[in-house]
This record gives sequence, C-alpha cells and structure tokens, in this order.
Amino acid sequence: MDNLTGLRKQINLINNEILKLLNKRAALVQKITMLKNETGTDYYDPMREAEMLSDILNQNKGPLPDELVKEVFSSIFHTALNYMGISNERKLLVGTESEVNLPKLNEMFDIDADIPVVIAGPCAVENFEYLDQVAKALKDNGVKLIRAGAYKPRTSPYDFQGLKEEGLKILHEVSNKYKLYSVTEVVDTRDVYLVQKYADVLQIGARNMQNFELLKEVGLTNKPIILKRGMSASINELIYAAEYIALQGNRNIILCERGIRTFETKTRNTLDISSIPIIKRETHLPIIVDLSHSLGRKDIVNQLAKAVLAAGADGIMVEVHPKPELALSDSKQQLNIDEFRGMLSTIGY
Ligand SMILES: O=C(O)C(=O)C[C@]1(C(=O)O)C=C[C@@H](O)C=C1
Repeated sequence: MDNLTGLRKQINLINNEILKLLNKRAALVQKITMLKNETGTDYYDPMREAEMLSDILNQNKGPLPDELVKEVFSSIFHTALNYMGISNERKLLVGTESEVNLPKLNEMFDIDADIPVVIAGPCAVENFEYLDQVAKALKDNGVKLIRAGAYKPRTSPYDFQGLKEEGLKILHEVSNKYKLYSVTEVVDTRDVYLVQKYADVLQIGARNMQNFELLKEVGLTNKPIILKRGMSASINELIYAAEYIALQGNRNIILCERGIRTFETKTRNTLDISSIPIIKRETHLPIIVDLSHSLGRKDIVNQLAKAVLAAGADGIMVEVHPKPELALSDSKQQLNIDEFRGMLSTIGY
C-alpha cells in the first residue's frame, strides 16, 4: 500500500526530473536568444507558441485535462520570455511609458489650470435659437467648449435622429459667433470628413467604442477625439479602443467615462468613478466624465461633479438646454441654464 511518505518521495523525484528538463529547455532558449539577437528576430513568437501548444494537446493522454496542460505550458513559455529578459506585454502608445509629450487638457483649450474643463450644451442641435442661448450662457460663464449632437444614434429608430449636416452648420455658426470650441459626435466612417470640416473636436459615442473602422478613420484626422467608454466595456477594452486611434497617428485622445450597465435602476448607468484613477495610472490620456449620460437625472449632478473632479478627472461634460422639458431627446437629464450656473459655481467657476 502506498503511504503518504512513499508517494511524496516519488513526487520529489519527478520534481527533480521536471527541474532538470526545465533547465535543459532554458539552455536551448538561451541559444535561440543568441540566434535571434544575431538576426534581429522578435523574441516573442506567438505563432510558434500556438503550434507547440497544439502539438502538446494532441499528445495529451490525461488524466490532466487540456485546459490545465495549456495553463502549465503557457506559463513555461512565459518563463522563457522572462528568461530572455522581455515581457510579452506590449507597450501601448497610449500607455504611461509612451514618449509623446501631449499638452494637458486645459492647455489644449486655453483654459486656466485652476478651473476644470467643462464641456456643455444640448444633447442635440435642434435649432439656431436654442443653441445660441446655450452658447451665450457658456460664454458669459467662462466655459469654452460647446457640445451638441447633429447625428443622434437613438435606441429607437423612430426617435429624433438629429439634423445631420444642417445641425453641423448651426453648431459651426454658433461656436464661431461666441468663439467656443465645438464638440460633436460622428457615427459613421462616411461622415468623418464632413464632421471634421465643421467641428473642432470629434466624439466617438459609447455605442461605437469598438467600431474599429470608425476609430481608424478618426485616427487619421488631426482633431482631438473624445472616446466614450461603451456601456458594457471594461477599462482595458476602452484603453485598447484608444490604441486603435493612436496607431493611425492621432495621439490627441480624451477618454470619457459615461457609466456602465449594472442592475441599479436609480441612475441610467452606474458611474464608475474608480476608472478615473485607474486610467490615470495606466495611460497618459486625459479623462473626462459625462455626468448627464452616466446619471440620466439632474438632481445629483452637483455632488457627482465634485466627486469625479476629486477623483482626478480632467473635466466634465454636462447637457444644458434652454427648455429641457421641450427637448427632443434626453429631456430628463438636461440642466436648464440656471441649474447649469449653479453646477458651475459648485466646482469653482
Ligand atoms: O522558438 C522560439 O522562437 C523561442 O524563442 C522559444 C520559445 C519557447 O519557450 O519555446 C520562447 C518564446 C517564444 O515566444 C516562442 C518559443
């Protein structure tokens, strides 16, 4: 009968065999490293790793299941790379180690460093008069960026879809009149050229965060891009979406937290404040928070504005409409001009 001591003795012998084999393997990896140095070949070779794994799994007769065998060998390959002195984690262009020296968000828009960047305006461009009233209020209160949608991706195809080019023209005219920077969403690769002709900052909405063709297209422009987090997207997915833009050459990316879907129904989305310091730690990109879409209500905007700024956000975005009750979209979450002034004073404007 096997006893514990006897079984452990056998395991000790196997451990020694595995160790000898691992070191034998490491000596071969060292030779490969030298060859790769001579030829300038990449150390990390995911295709080779995949081929080896497939051979290994074909030979696996158990009792260890394939997933566990895969885990062990993936760790062996990872160790080989560590032994070569490299990591298989790619350094991202948007990561903290990136060499680019980008201006801070407030510098991009000539905003004093002691006040937060505020982007405000109606959900959609509805007509010249409404937008003009909002723009005047922004100007009077020292806010420099106006937002308004000309293309509105709505849940229902029967809801107001935006004024499209007509809306872009109104936004352009009003922002010029008050010397404001204009921010508007682009939803289709075919519209990027048109939208960038009229607007100063392009926005990629939450629903399009992983529309990779659209990301690549705006990555080819030289306009700042606001990239909103998808409602079910992880922070990593948001960072990789930004990398798609950066890879095309446009490094002027502003990330935007706008809440994620959870079981909570008191707010439209759950505002994930923790994403702010995490993004600050893992990327060099500025991050702003869209309070209106996160919350879907306006009675708690002031508290959350202070909270996100305290957490390190570089700015906030809020919806403002001269007559929210008559707004064609998102009427419950848009502040009226008095409420907007109140919000500004709570954050030091
Ligand atoms: O075969 C190679 O090219 C190696 O560098 C060796 C090795 C390995 O551990 O087997 C190490 C890293 C590569 O990602 C793939 C394979």
